[in-house]
Amino acid sequence: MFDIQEIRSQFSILNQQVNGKPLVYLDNAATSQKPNSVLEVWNQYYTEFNANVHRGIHTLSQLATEEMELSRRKIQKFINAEHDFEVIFTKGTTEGINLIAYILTQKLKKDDEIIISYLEHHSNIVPWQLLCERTGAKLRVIPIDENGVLQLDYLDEFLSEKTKVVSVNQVSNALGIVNPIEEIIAKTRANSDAYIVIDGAQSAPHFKIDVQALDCDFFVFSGHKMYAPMGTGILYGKQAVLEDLPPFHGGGEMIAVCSFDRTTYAGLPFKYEAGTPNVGGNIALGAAVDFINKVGHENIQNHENALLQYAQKHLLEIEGLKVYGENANRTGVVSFNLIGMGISSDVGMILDKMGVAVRTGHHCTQPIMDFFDIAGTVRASFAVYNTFEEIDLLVEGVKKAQRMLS
Ligand SMILES: Cc1ncc(COP(=O)(O)O)c(CNc2co[nH]c2=O)c1O
Repeated sequence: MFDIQEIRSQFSILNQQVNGKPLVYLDNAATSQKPNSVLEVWNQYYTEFNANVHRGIHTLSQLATEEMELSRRKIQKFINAEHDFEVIFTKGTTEGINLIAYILTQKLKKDDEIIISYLEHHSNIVPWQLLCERTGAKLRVIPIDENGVLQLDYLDEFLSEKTKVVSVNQVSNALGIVNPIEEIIAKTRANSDAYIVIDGAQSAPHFKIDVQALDCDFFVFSGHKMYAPMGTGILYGKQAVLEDLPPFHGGGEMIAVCSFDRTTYAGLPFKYEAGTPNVGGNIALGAAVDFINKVGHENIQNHENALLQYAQKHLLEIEGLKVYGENANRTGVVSFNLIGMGISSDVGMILDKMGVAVRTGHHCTQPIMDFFDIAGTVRASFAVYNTFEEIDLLVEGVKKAQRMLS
């Protein structure tokens, strides 16, 4: 049973007014709000068993270690990883992708190729550009069509023995487009020995993830977009792949034996978890997984897809409004502009005065904006706690913005 009011009651932050109006929070692709259960776990850690982990002999340290490793096992099951040690705690998707690009340096050489797509977030573009600078490898970009859909014929053309990395997102943060990653992975496996990286920042909050079924080498996502605190994220890596690659950061936790003559490294996951981790955040990420599992992926997807369809239907009734990727398979996001009426931030500021929080601008996807020859879009993005009444307020606000900007 999906009870939207019961769900909303778990998010105290939603019960406030902004500029004298009820808050309508529609910027979930940037970060989601956190349920009381997640905040309570966070608070409990810091008030009852705050301690550093893994090497302490005292009770609080052992309790903190047990709770963080329990969270790791919850996340293992959440993404259906074969082993909990394939789950690496990071501070988010950006760190995860940079970690992968860094540890692959020694695997690439001049004229090798890295394939990404036009739909990528800057966090899945720049780390690969830096890797190309370090190694002399070349970047190849899968283009999109006028509806924002990847043109996979180019992937067929690009794939070769030179292809060493294929890194794409499962869902575009700017447009909400769901990419056919199963097809991309199958083509890549059949035509290259490339490492396959999936950016799941915008899919993990919405979809059931199964990394074994996907057969990707890496899967990265951010906790703060799926009801967990800021500064949390996960990098999944296949055991055989991670054990073959060098560490990322050096320091405490990640060594087996350290001497001035030679240092050996800890096994997984600790080889990739140098330094003191975000213990409270990592434990709270496990509580966020519990929240998602309790609501249920099917309920989440059904509700968010209904919101998306409702929003698109009523936004498109506004004359002069364009939705980007209108006819594509999308989730969680509607990205639009009032054509010929100011810039996206003008609309965003008017909506804010009405209590409606959306994201405007390029969304760290400037290549997509360049493709559509626009500076940015107005992006409304949904979470499980949003309502149809909130969509009505969004549409009313866009109509008001249109009147004001005419
Ligand atoms: C697809 C995608 N990849 C990577 C990132 C980076 O994640 P981070 O390391 O947690 O910042 C984001 C963040 N996307 C957005 C952040 O703010 N608005 C957004 O659309 C994203 O949407």
